[in-house]
Amino acid sequence: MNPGLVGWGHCEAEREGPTATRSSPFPGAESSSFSALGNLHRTLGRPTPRAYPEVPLRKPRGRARRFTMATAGAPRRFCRCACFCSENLYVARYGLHVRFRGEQQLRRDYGPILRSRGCVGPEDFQQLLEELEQEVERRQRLGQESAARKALIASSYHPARPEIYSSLQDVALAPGFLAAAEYSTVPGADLQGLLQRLETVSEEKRIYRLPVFTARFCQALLEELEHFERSDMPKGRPNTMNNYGVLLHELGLDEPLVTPLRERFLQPLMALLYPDCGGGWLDSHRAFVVKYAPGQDRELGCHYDNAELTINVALGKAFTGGALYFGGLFQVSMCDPRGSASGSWECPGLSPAVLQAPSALAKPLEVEHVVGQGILHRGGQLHGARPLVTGERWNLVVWLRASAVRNRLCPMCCRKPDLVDDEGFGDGFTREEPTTVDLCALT
Ligand SMILES: O=C(O)CCC(=O)C(=O)O
Ligand SMILES: [Fe+2]
Repeated sequence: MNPGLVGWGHCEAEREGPTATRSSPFPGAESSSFSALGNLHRTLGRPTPRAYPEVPLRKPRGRARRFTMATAGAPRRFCRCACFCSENLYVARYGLHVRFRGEQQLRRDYGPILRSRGCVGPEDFQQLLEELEQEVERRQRLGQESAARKALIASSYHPARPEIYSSLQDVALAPGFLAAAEYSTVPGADLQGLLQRLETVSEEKRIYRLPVFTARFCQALLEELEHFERSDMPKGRPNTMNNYGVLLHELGLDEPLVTPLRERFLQPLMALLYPDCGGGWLDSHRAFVVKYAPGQDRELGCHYDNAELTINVALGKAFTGGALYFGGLFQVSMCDPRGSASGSWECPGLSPAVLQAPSALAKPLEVEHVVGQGILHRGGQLHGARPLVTGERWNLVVWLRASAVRNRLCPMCCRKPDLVDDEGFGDGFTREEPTTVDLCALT
């Protein structure tokens, strides 16, 4: 099953950071309490009504760099789309992504293709039914299980690098990143000015690169992640194709690291780069580290992310291969009206017509990783990762979400989301009134 196409029923438990008073050895860093950020994303209470702008979405102006816009005020409740438990279920044996609503529907929609792939006898079909029912139950349990893991980690895990859990300090960030983010908050900042401060990887695809973390911070984060890997703590995996990564919210790294990164730095940048994709209205994220190593996961199939925007930062270690490749932009018109019956293709939402003429993937753009640097792209940009050749590759991936955009259309089922309350950031949907926005990827 493809990671980026499935609205995983992940969640994050509400909790105070276990490391609230840890002090930081990074020069200039202070020990800090989580209270300012850690309390902002509690899952209690009703959604905060928010006034959205008219078309097009624009970067909020005139704010100091440390603005916290979407998360200031009362906690908000986030949702996922119900499609997570019924769409894009991957049946590896038959190389098929299916929609599953029950036996009759399965026979009706997939009978012929299943038979052609070897699901012939009644016992084959029965086994498939049972597997699908189990997968649905697994997805339904994911939220609770993730919350339980997070709570256990918070109470019992002893970090190797506790400073990572202290509030993000500028000293962890590359000077070029600080400069680009700083520029983006200056009144009068514009796209042209920002483009002078980062690398345009592809103007047409709107893919950019910039340094994000210092080498020292990358190394500290890697050490911590490896320590966690070696620990006997329970581990939720980023998705069903990345079997060796780490979910940062389960580790307790959302509050001190990812949320400040999104709110203080990424949002101003994204607001200038992708105003039409909700870049100025990011209000949640899903952050994880993917790991590729010999004998473990080595590559990632083509997919689009369940996100409006994505940043992918190479953390190390030393490796060759593993380049990202980028095709065209996923469009709703590519969605398979039958609900993902798209064969062995790794992009389950795409219709067979697109698969046969995948101009979207003709001549993909190859992008090499540079440790410490991040690639910015639209979530809907089809992409994957080439096989690792040597070494180990760890990348931090943050799926950035804007509820103002996704509340209109779930990128996974290409329909108006059927909202289900979830924990933590859910899949970034909210029950707030939809607003009028220009959508870059989903119209
Ligand atoms: O392997 C990578 O760095 C890409 C990961 C990715 O695209 C994803 O997890 O959504
Ligand atoms: Fe991705």
